[in-house]
Amino acid sequence: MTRPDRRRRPGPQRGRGTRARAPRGRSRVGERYAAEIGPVAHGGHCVARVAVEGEERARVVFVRHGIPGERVVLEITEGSDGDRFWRGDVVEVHEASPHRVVAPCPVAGPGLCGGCDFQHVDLAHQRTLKTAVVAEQLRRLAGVTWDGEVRPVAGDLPEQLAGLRWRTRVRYVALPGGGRGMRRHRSHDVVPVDTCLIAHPDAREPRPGTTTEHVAVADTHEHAFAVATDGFWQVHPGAPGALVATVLELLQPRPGESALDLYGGVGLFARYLADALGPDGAVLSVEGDATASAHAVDNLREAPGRVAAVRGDVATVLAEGDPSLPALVAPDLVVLDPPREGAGRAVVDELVRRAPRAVAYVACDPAALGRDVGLFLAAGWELVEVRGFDLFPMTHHVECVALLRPVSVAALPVV
Ligand SMILES: C[S@@+](CC[C@H](N)C(=O)[O-])C[C@H]1O[C@@H](n2cnc3c(N)ncnc32)[C@H](O)[C@@H]1O
Repeated sequence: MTRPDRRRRPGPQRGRGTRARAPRGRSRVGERYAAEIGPVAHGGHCVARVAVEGEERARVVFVRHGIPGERVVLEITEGSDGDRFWRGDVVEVHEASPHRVVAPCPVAGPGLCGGCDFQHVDLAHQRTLKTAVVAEQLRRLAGVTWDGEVRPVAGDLPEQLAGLRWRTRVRYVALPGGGRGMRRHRSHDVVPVDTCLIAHPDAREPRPGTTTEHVAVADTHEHAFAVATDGFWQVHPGAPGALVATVLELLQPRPGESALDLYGGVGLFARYLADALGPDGAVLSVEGDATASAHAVDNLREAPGRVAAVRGDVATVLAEGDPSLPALVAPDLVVLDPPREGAGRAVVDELVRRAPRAVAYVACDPAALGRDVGLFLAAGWELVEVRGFDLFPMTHHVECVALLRPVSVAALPVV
């Protein structure tokens, strides 16, 4: 991987936008502009620039339902004169991309269900777009060139080959007169949806704070994990197995080593690391959620070696550094699987100070990954590899696993 100059661009690349707010100046909502769709950006939209009467410079519009290279008419959905950028939807396609398809879902499209972003794009090209987003975030935020690609992940049903029926958990909104639906994009409004086409036929609706279910990881070991029905578990049926296999392949755990599983959930990675490190190994899972952490204790009970699960904020647990936990004080290996906001400086600093042999960073937000990779690189670490997985077809979401190593360690011969 190479590191060109860093540059910053304006825009909602973090994909955590707010809902519509009070306009600053004259509202442009509802205005229509002819435009060519520019590059894809993080968050399920592309960049377009439109000429606005009376303005010298073209306006940047983050536009949904288009594909780079298309000539379209877009309609502004959010934006006023004082805004840095506007948002819009493609409402007419004059020159279509060869990758445009008829959306399989009847409620996908401008003004309709906000659950999917790319139903109008063929699946292979969805992955091309996601690849571009990951590459852009790594370049912009970490200054590295990534030449990998986002790859499909096998599931458990043939429909998943078409990007459908993969979501094992789904949250519908009950409609006042009966029936159910999904939220419109960036809105509290609900669009009636009886059956979501990306939902697995056996998908469950999370019921807060109550029941435990048991989920198996479809790989050669077939461990089962207890998890709360409203707790975190990867939603694509192929995801846990693919991520565990990737993490183990990248970290190359050796018998007797120690490992930290940070943001460990119910102990998924810790369980397989324990198997790989064997009876002389040590694994510590750190998880903030009380229910998930209690499940991790149960799920790790049969694991070989010195295995423990603690509940706590990752940054705090690392800073306190309980000396009775060898995997916490001097880990050989680390799995870092934070929520969307990423790990952040305090956690990265603590890991840099410990200098483990390798860190596998599992990331559901490429922008947070890019920022945190930048922190590791600034501390003298090396980004060895990044792999991208299409665990969320039809949506803009993408999962990555990155391998990071301290350069001084990486430079030593492996014994
Ligand atoms: C992306 S999930 C990963 C879970 C697990 N590694 C897995 O694959 O099943 C992130 C987890 O981090 C936990 N979490 C979020 N913020 C945390 C924090 N500051 N400290 C500890 N855990 C946290 C969440 O409860 C969630 O279980």
